Amino acid sequence: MKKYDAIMIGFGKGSKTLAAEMAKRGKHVAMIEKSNQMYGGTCINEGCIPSKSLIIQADKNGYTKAVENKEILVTKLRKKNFDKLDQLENVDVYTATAQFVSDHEVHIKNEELDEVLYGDMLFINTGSEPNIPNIKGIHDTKHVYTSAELMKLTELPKRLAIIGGGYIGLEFSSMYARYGSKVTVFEHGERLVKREDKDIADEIQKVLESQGVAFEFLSSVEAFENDGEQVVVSYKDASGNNHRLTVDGVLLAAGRHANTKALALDQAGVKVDARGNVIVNEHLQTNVPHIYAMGDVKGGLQFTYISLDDYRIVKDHLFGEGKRTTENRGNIAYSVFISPTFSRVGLSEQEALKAAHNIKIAKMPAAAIPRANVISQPNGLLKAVIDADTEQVLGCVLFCAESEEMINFVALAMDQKLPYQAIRDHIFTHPTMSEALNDLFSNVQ
Ligand SMILES: Cc1cc2nc3c(=O)[nH]c(=O)nc-3n(C[C@H](O)[C@H](O)[C@H](O)COP(=O)(O)OP(=O)(O)OC[C@H]3O[C@@H](n4cnc5c(N)ncnc54)[C@H](O)[C@@H]3O)c2cc1C
Ligand SMILES: NC(=O)c1ccc[n+]([C@@H]2O[C@H](COP(=O)([O-])OP(=O)(O)OC[C@H]3O[C@@H](n4cnc5c(N)ncnc54)[C@H](O)[C@@H]3O)[C@@H](O)[C@H]2O)c1
Repeated sequence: MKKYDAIMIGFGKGSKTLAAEMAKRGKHVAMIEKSNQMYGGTCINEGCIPSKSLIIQADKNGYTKAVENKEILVTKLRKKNFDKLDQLENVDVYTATAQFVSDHEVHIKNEELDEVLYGDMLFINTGSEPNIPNIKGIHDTKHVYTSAELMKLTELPKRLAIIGGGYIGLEFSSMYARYGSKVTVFEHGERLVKREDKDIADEIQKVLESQGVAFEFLSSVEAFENDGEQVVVSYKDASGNNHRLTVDGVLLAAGRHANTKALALDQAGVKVDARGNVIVNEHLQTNVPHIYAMGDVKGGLQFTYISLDDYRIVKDHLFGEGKRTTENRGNIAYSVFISPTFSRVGLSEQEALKAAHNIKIAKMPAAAIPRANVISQPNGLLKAVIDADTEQVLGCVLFCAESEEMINFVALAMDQKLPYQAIRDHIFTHPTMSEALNDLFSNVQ
């Protein structure tokens, strides 16, 4: 039996970074990835990179050309990810499905390979997979896609139904509408992005509707069936009335759950919670201390940069002082890449009030930003929540072009506990979107 210091299960962001780090420290590492189309994990192959490539091209290229360019990019990055680990003397990359045999042994299997590896330490980084809602006909209707499948289509679906108005639902509705699809989003909830304040959600809805996206809130999709190559979506609207909508494709965007199915975690004694997420402590150890879990598989926020930060936590636990934990990693910002981008960090107004903070609010329309007009992207709204007692920023929402860059500056200011005046008076370059933060934080009331 081959013995390793560390076995990584799943080629995700956390494990690939940790594998390189451990190899550098002289450890022998096995990286096990089940698919030769997934080196680098979901982000590179099916998530962030392909979706953002298509989103960025939506205002430049036709759909078929954009898909072609996206495939070229993804193929290049996949190979780069593979080579980066494969070339390391101390790392063996296995393309095989991994399954625990015991808390130190992993069975790896593919068409040619069938063996058991031993690891002193093991790291679960198998990511998440899409939820498949319980809708009649969902398994045997053609042209019903996950996000990964939809992005592989070379022809634009002229009419697209999207099930779920979360991250993927929003990004794909904005993107496909801009390529020319007629998009209808079906959402269980009563409005978009229920974690956000209503003024922000309304503004997002208004902008997406202006791009041609239609929404069915409080709707219930009941069945899919084919009519030739078309899909007929049967649903109840908010008032309980029955409707049928004919489309060319359906995107399932109803959330994602931990991918543990093939792992046989029970053979290693690793515990999962009621939702199937691997249970970890603040250092990312499972209940079996030499088995760790990183990224989506442990539940919580599903972002590539969380998986990367999980690597930092594990590295610090193994080789540092163990001070960095899931409890102290600071304010975590996020961006939803609709057009313009929606970005947020910290508390919303509603959350701050609920937590009994004494608050002040600052708001401004994106149209007031010189650069937003220069780049012809005047849509959107900016909002900040300030603690009236400490003058620190409690939260900030930037729904404007380039907010995916700006939000990181605000997150850093929050982590550093700067008073809002530090942002108000900071000298920004001109003409940039960031300089709008001077104006936003001058509007504190
Ligand atoms: C459409 C879409 C867009 C997204 N956009 C963004 C974005 O813009 N920004 C952002 O931060 N996040 C985004 N995300 C989320 C992000 O992709 C994930 O949070 C991130 O990739 C999770 O990484 P991970 O390290 O947990 O594992 P993953 O990258 O998911 O890697 C897990 C790997 O494990 C392999 N595997 C699974 N089971 C086994 C097994 N038994 N044996 C061997 N291998 C196995 C899988 O094949 C996979 O390659 C997006 C997700 C999607 C779907
Ligand atoms: N920009 C980014 O960082 C980015 C982009 C895309 C995806 N992601 C990650 O991928 C994950 C998955 O995204 P997602 O959009 O699938 O999940 P999500 O959890 O963000 O949203 C799912 C939505 O589907 C709705 N829903 C569930 N079942 C439904 C049904 N049967 N009918 C109608 N609506 C239904 C829910 O109410 C919810 O609004 C996210 O948690 C996110 O972390 C991140």
